[in-house]
Amino acid sequence: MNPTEHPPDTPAEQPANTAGGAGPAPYLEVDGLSVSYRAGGGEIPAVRGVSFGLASGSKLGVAGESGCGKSTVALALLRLLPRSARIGGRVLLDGDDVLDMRWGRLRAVRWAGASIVFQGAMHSLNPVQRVGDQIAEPLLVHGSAAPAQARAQVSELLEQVGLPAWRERSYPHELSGGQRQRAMIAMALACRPRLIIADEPTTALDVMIQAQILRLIDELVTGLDISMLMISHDLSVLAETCDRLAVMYAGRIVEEGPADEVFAAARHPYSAALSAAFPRVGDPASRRAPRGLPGDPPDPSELPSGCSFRPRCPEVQERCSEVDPVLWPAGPGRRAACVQVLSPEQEHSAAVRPQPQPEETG
Ligand SMILES: Nc1ncnc2c1ncn2[C@@H]1O[C@H](COP(=O)(O)OP(=O)(O)OP(=O)(O)O)[C@@H](O)[C@H]1O
Repeated sequence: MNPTEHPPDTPAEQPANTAGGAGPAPYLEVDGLSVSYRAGGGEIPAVRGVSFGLASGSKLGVAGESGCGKSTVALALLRLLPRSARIGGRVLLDGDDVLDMRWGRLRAVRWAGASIVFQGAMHSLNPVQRVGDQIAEPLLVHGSAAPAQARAQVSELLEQVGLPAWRERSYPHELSGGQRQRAMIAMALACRPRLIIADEPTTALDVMIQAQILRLIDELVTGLDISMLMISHDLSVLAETCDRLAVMYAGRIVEEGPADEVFAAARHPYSAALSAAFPRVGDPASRRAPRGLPGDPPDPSELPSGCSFRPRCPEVQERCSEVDPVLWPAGPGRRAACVQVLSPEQEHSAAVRPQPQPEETG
């Protein structure tokens, strides 16, 4: 992978520091991240110039519908993308560019610098290996523990995630979905990473178990002072768990800011629609029934001219087909990529670029 390669149709994005203002350098800093997949003789621009920062110990939620590029961002952070992916931009982990790292350094960073909890633990765990051996693996690979020590640490990790120590001898199929996800969390914690990336960690679970797993993740990352990037299509879950939110649409961040504010008073019509689609359960202030958003996200290889959300936007204006807004200040610590947050002067400034591929899709 060549870190200097940008997909040809990827414009530079305004830096969006989601770390939350001045202070120490963020532990994770993503700058102009672009990923395209080679498929069917063409290129699918899955992520288009995404930038954000994550301060040590803080929690950022990344929301958006299926296909908006969330998982691609997560995989790019640890260079876990398939070979068909072309990646550009920078992913700084504690100041070191992951996209530029040599193999040895990259192996050291995975699990120990940052680890990922994927959706659907059944697919992430090896079905023919005992759970304890799988949790011990990162400890042994990183040489941070001798086999006897690793055993003791596995018992401790299992206890931390609420599983009895004897479960180390179980195979994944002997555990329930929630227990498997707990085992995945134990594995992700094994090398005491400074960052956990949780990609839809509760998607495959029923609602009661979802709540337990989310509480567990929240307690662990808070207690151990680990930074977290949590990905979900459910804005209300992220608003409850995270300090800040970034909302993605068609491969870009379209809004970011403090979690409560974005959820309660979105500045981008897409974030508002997501928030309406996922009201907070049990919140008396949120008595509204869920409201779906008509239509589907665009095919990434056939984006409409101007703003990508325009064809579904309930607040669309004429100029939305002409301008393609980047993230722009939308209140203290907030940004949104919508012409509505711009003054007419700003609209003609560098804040707004013409869409590089202006073909109409119908
Ligand atoms: N290996 C691949 N080859 C080609 N296209 C891909 C590949 N992986 C993802 N894509 C495409 O890239 C875009 C972004 O996909 P991605 O999985 O990152 O989205 P997502 O928001 O995580 O969706 P979901 O919530 O369904 O996982 C989609 O259009 C998807 O079809």
